[in-house]
Amino acid sequence: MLTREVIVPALPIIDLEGFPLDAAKRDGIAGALDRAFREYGFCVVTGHAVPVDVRKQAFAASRAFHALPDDEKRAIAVNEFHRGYIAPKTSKIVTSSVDKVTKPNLSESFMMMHPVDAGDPRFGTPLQGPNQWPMTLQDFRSAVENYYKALDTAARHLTQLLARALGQPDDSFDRFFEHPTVYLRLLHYPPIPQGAEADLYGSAPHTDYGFMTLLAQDDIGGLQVRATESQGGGWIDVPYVPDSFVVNVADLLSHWSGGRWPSTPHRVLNNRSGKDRYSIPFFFDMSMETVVEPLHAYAPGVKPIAGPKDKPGPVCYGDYVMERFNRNYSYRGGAGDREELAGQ
Ligand SMILES: O=C(O)CCC(=O)C(=O)O
Ligand SMILES: [Fe+2]
Repeated sequence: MLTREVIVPALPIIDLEGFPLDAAKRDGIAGALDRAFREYGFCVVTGHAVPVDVRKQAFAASRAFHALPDDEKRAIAVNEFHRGYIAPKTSKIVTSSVDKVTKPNLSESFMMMHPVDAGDPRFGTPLQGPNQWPMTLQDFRSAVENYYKALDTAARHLTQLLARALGQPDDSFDRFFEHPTVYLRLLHYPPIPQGAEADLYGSAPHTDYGFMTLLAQDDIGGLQVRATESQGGGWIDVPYVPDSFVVNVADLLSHWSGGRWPSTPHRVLNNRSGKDRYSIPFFFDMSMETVVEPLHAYAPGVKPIAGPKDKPGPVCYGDYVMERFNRNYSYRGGAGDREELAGQ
């Protein structure tokens, strides 16, 4: 009998080895990241040095939060600084460069961001304000803050490897992350009902906006990454690898790389498990005033993801992200009476 071999592309799994200092080891890891990002814009990382307990406690905090009565969650509804509870049907990715999106995402989340004190000169400017915390949950805030700190450390180490992977000195991005814009989102996806329309997503196809995302997911599955034509098209399932993070390139890192690394569309479809899915993306973005100019020229035929009239050129992160938030989130009023959402 004739069998046809089908090669299913799979995301590379890269061991970060606890971020070694040795130059040859760093070159090896940076090379692996470069290959993965050129091919997929995504990879799975282990050896990131985030303690397993810190991660477990963050997932426990997320489950406890989402199990609260609705009115307790709504009491800390997302504020103008993008912090708090984002209820189901309040977000839809209308700015998606990927697909026509007609339905809100089937998800709810708690959003925490980088802390900004009242005495901080940035206080009150876009995205710079107080976090909101649920009143009744013991240990919730400490679990989330510990997770934030551990991920911030991992993200800074990883950023240095990314600079190296782009042929720059390890510390060349550091100055853009003195006051990073960070979104820590505790996401809950209820199962998509059997027989639901095909365009009802946990998270509709989208790209992330800023620099990079480190995502922890549970073992339910459902995250998919869009394959290129040369990979056979369609969607690649992201595997569940215990204690790993899924890392992806967002729009403005793609722009920084001159399109060498794509900002790859991805989506979440929780329609097979019949169970609730929990994930925690940590979006690690540059400070608001950062202006991103491609480090390398775009290759002929590669379309810039960002820039004036889609021409490669400088893009200010704060302008880029606020334009998207104002259009995607109904609480910001930008989308009229539609219920809106976004990727971060
Ligand atoms: O929950 C996931 O697995 C992915 C979430 C995501 O892509 C996002 O929030 O931008
Ligand atoms: Fe995303």
